[in-house]
Amino acid sequence: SEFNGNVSSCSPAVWTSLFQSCHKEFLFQPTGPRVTYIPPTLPEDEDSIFAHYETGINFDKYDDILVDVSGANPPQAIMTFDEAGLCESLRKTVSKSGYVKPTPVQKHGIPIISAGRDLMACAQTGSGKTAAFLLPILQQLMADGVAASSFSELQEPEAVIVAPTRELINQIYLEARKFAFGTCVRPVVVYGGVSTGHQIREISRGCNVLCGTPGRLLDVIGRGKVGLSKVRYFVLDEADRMLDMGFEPDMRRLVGSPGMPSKENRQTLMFSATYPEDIQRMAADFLKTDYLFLAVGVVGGACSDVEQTFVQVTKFSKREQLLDLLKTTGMERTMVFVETKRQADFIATYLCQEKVPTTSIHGDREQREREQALADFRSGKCPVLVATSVAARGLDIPDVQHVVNFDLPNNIDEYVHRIGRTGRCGNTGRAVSFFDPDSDDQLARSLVTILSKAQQEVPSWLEDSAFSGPGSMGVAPRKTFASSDSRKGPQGGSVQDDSVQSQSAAQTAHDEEEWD
Ligand SMILES: Nc1ncnc2c1ncn2[C@@H]1O[C@H](COP(=O)(O)OP(=O)(O)OP(=O)(O)O)[C@@H](O)[C@H]1O
Repeated sequence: SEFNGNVSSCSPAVWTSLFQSCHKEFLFQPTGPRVTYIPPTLPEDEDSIFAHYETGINFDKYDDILVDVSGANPPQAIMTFDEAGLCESLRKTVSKSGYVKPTPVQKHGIPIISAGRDLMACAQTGSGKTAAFLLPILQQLMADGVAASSFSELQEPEAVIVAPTRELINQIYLEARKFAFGTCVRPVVVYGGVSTGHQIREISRGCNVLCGTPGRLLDVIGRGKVGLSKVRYFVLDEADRMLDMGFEPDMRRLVGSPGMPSKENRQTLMFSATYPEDIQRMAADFLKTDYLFLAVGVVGGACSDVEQTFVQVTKFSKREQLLDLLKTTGMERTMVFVETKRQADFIATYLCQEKVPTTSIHGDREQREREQALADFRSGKCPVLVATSVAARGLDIPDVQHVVNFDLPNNIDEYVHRIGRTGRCGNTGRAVSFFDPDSDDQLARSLVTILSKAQQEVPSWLEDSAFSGPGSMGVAPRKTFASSDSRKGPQGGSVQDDSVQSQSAAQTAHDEEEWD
């Protein structure tokens, strides 16, 4: 209404609104400086694409883990990849990836997904959940002969996969790209901190499997570059995180986006190592009523291949203790988790000054820096990575020997995910946690439970802190762990007690970390 027809004389505000009304896409630009970062081009050679680390000595022990599938008429588990009915190209890529035998979540998950069922699956960190959903999805898309077309202005993926952090979704994308290598199925990834124009160009070259963090996914959908009407698979990795108070609104927006098939007309698949019961109940909103619940081992349990130790500390002694620890462990690849972004910078600088080659990853670093930090850690150039919770979930980095909780997290699920960055795929690992009674007392009971369920020694001082401190009087005995499907009622055996579960959901939403 302020526009007088003379472009040269109008104010910047009027000019902006004029521009926006002419260029709809401008409306979806995030505020702040324009992001221009374009990640380095990915190597195309097979050696890089199929590079993998070896399974560890405990890989065969996965077979001893108890598995519980609840829900009506679950299909029979497979015992070998041969029984998975994979087409020739997938068989080849699975074999080139070094996979000989499926892990339990794959033995049960692959036939469930192939049978067209919705699934909520829980299995310990590092036990192959990614391939458990990627393989049956890619198999079906290949069997149906889908092929990416770069001629269409609007790309309509058959699968949408979401994960909470940029680095994790990129890793899932790389796994999808690896398994789909040499086929016509084209995965694409979108996440924050990278030039949107670049990602839209990638989408427009053809997109069957769209992997994304929620914010950027909603952005590209809002720009009209992606149509959802062909979506057959909707996957939530780290599903409990995707459905907690931080991300739930985005997930509801995503399933409510124009064209997205209703839950009856798509397959919804959820995977995590932790599943608070309140989140499970809410997750049912996204799933068909006859979904299957797959629990491999203790729901929310820590990986038993990680040796967990605790050191009682005071707030001001932590830095020296960390240095001592790193000096005794030498240059083993170590992830050090801290609570705040500022603390991450501070500790990384301190370690560098003490001649420990260290890098850091957190939400205030630019995406270019985050990716460089991860690359330097992966390559061993910087054997120590100081990280906030942004690196707690899902990251699969070879040879991480050691996780240090410099600051313990404020909920037990976060602890389980953090220590799961080591001890992956049958390999052993170690986690050392600094326990400051002044700030960590509220976690003591859950830690005792986690330790005993993973058959680990519980320090007597931790037990004392768990059962004699204020607030623990009159505590009910621990639940049993027979089952964990929330549909079975309150006797369900998640590893947490109710107080910790509700705290977990509420608290993650207030994380200091910025999510995508
Ligand atoms: N059947 C298999 N044989 C050999 N290696 C495997 C097999 N399945 C998965 N892997 C490898 O094991 C590692 C861990 O797998 P993945 O990252 O999928 O674990 P996850 O269960 O998703 O862990 P998290 O809970 O931490 O996200 C990866 O390097 C993956 O390639």
